[in-house]
Amino acid sequence: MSVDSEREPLLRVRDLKKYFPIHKGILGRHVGDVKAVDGISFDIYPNETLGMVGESGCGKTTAGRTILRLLEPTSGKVYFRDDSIYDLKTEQMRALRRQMQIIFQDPFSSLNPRMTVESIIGEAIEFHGIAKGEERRSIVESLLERVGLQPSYVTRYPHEFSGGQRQRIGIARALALNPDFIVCDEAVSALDVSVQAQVINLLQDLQEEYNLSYLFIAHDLSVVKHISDRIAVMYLGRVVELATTEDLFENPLHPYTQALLSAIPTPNPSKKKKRVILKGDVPSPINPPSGCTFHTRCPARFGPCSKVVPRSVEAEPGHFVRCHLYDPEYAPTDPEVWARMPLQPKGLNIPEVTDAKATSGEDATIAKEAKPAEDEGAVKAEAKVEAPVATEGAADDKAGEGAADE
Ligand SMILES: Nc1ncnc2c1ncn2[C@@H]1O[C@H](COP(=O)(O)OP(=O)(O)OP(=O)(O)O)[C@@H](O)[C@H]1O
Repeated sequence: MSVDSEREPLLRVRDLKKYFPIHKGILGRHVGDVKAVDGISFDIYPNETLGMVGESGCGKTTAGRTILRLLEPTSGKVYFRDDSIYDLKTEQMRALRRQMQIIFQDPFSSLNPRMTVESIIGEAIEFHGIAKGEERRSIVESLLERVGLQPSYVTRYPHEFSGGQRQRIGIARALALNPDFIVCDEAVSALDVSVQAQVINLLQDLQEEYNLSYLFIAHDLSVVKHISDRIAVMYLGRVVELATTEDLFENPLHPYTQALLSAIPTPNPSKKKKRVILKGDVPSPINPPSGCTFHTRCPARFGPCSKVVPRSVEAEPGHFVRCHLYDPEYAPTDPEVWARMPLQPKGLNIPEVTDAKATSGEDATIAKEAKPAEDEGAVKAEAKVEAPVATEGAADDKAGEGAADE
């Protein structure tokens, strides 16, 4: 479905942070933090799927779990309809849990091997006082049927099923309480490609039938493409780009998104595309790089990138990016900086790029030690800035405060 911005979001995430403290020594001295989620903001609308992608360790799982309050946040807010979920008391939160569910990545470890399918799916039904005994069994049977499994499987154990079937059981479990919102945390990543497609189709059918909203987490852009209405790209605990799926694939703006997209193999080898190889690993979230945390791997980095935390800029309607290239205050006038981009953004008022290499089909390598350019003249990009600038030292990235990435 498409996003209708006239409608009220189902879920609003505002400047959410989750740090894991690091303690050392016998006294357990607090010596630092793993900044797993470092100020993310977005909305999810009813019946919408928001895809969340990024390399391993960028904070996707932590974000998903903190949004469900399976983890307590370090700071920030999540509103589910009108409820500020971190302000709810235990009983209120318990009631809300029925509406917010999760499907885990690993269909092997997420199902208790000693429980029957009936107990696995029916546990929450009984816990929440919906039904027990015969009535519970018949609800479980119809859920099994709905996810494409035989009702007679109720008496079986997880080891009797294939990976895809187990994931269907996980989906039935998530559906048992008739939720409005489900976090699908790498829900298809462990499955074979053909089974992945079946499970994605099932999730789409269920979405239409039950008017569900999904936060669909995956490290693979090609997987989220097929199910997402919009996609949030994460890097080191922050959302660096957020756009409709179409816009993100048609006109990726952030150099990181461009690199991720270039890594997707094309079915047609004659349509050779420029492949960008990101050098080095994602830096540690314990001591992330200053300014834009991507600057250590960015081919287009220039003056402010290592010093100033980028703010969220609406470069095109509904297309948000955290990159100084698109911020009217910093956008460089020197075409040489733009020429170092893996892809040239379309439709924006940027200086003409004459460097043929920038648009050639050759492989490009993003050097870890890419040299920053000196040009900091501001180009008149018609970008709408969403939040105030946060400067170096403001590691908490105030940019997200009070303003969503969208
Ligand atoms: N309980 C924890 N204590 C300390 N650090 C943690 C904890 N959970 C996650 N982390 C760290 O937080 C960072 C983000 O992890 P997270 O699992 O959220 O990332 P991810 O993008 O989901 O990666 P993956 O796809 O590998 O699961 C990582 O550096 C991870 O080591």
